[in-house]
Amino acid sequence: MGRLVVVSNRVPVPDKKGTAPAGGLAVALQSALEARGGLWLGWSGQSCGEDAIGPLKTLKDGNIDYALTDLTEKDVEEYYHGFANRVLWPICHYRLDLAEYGRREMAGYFRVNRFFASRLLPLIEEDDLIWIHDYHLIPLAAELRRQGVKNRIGFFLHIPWPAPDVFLTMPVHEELLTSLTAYDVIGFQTVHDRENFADCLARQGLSRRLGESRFSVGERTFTAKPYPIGIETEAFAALARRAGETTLHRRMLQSLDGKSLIIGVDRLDYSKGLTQRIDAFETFLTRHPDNQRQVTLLQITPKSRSEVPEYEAMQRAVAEQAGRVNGALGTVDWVPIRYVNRSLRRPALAGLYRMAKLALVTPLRDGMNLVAKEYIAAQNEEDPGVLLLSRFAGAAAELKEAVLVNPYDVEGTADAMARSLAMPVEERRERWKGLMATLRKNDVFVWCDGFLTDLAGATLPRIRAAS
Ligand SMILES: O=P(O)(O)OC[C@H]1O[C@H](O[C@H]2O[C@H](CO)[C@@H](O)[C@H](O)[C@H]2O)[C@H](O)[C@@H](O)[C@@H]1O
Ligand SMILES: O=c1ccn([C@@H]2O[C@H](COP(=O)(O)OP(=O)(O)O)[C@@H](O)[C@H]2O)c(=O)[nH]1
Repeated sequence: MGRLVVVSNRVPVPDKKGTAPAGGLAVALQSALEARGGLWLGWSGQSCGEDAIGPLKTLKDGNIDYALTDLTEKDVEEYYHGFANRVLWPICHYRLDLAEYGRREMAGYFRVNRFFASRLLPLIEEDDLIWIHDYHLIPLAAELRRQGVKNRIGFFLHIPWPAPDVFLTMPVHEELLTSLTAYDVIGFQTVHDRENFADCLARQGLSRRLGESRFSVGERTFTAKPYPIGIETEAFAALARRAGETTLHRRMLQSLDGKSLIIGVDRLDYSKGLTQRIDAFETFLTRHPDNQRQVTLLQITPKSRSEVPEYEAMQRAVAEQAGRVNGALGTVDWVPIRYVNRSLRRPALAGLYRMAKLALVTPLRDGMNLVAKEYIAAQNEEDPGVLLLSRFAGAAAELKEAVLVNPYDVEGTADAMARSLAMPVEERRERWKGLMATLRKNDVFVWCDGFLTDLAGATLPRIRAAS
């Protein structure tokens, strides 16, 4: 196999090590790329004036060569905050009500994709396998093809692909669908996402389906297939086992003072169902009052995309809601919800997951949700906690032994919390064993190998991180 070239908007910039990664894409890709090695091109996270874009910043960290580009303030506004996060994100998460179409933002999105192509072009070598990630960069392969690139190019969508009636509301849907057919392999998180995509192609008469995963447009054929993303299961489990020795762990245990810990970890995003979750937690405490003063919900919620108005409004709404519940139900020596807006590093998270009797992963829609997988990997097999998981997270397609809930059903979710906390240890062990077997079978390396094998059109040597 030739060199692997990965392109994504978000890159965990190595000279900012020590800061927690900014979401699941960065976490998963870093694990996969560290093991295999390659070049990673993406946005530096910096913006500048129109004339100030300099050359790519290149740096090497372990096995990975990074090439980072700044974007102009206008680019960030139109492409990232605008079209990617105010059109594609809400549409793909079934929030038509939040989509804000604007021609300026759409033009900015296609312009920045052309710009990414121009930055990538001089770096491409003949045998490179090019792997492009996520909704920010859908038209990138079509741009590269226009400029003569013949390499194999793959695309992985980390977020859901919605049903045709939702996707086709987007003014540029035809252009986006057509540009996807320039890829050799298109990866989705679940079968459901792939089928929604296939239904969109069929509805528009854009391609012929040749088989379960094969499609053709004119002379070209491409693969569209589910590749559910995973975590570094064994490494994360080891991280959690070691966490018991840290000061944070001791301080946390002390502050719990015998109460059971319930945990939620989510970027502050409307797709994560935070307001419904807090409602459900309040309902749980009022419908099952014997749990009052016996449990504490630790909700870790780093701020995300704060420049986008819908996210800014949410920051206030969730903080007020948590404050209201604490005011209504808290006592002088018990705070029901500890609401934290800072981002924690993964060793700290691993320890908190292991301490928690229950994890609330209740998004209204989510591509996968790696937190659900990390929580399971972090458990003590003798006394594992329970994962309460939304049926609308991609992870629910794999994690069948979780307690599955409908996050829109506040009372149902509240009752599931009570059932989960009262679950006998035998049942918890049984469920955990099944979940952990899935995570071991389908870790991040299997995800990466599976996709790249299809992209290369040949079996690749299996890659594992050194343990
Ligand atoms: O880069 P940001 O705008 O700060 O957002 C963070 C990432 O959020 C999304 O993550 C998704 O990828 C995860 C891994 O596949 C998946 O588990 C999760 O369900 C998705 O929401 C987004 O797709 C990434 O591009 C962002 O970097
Ligand atoms: O304070 C935090 C919160 C989250 N994460 C990590 O961010 C990722 C979130 O990924 P997920 O797929 O759950 O959701 P996303 O944010 O990508 O939508 C997980 O690996 C978390 O461990 C982290 O490192 N620190």
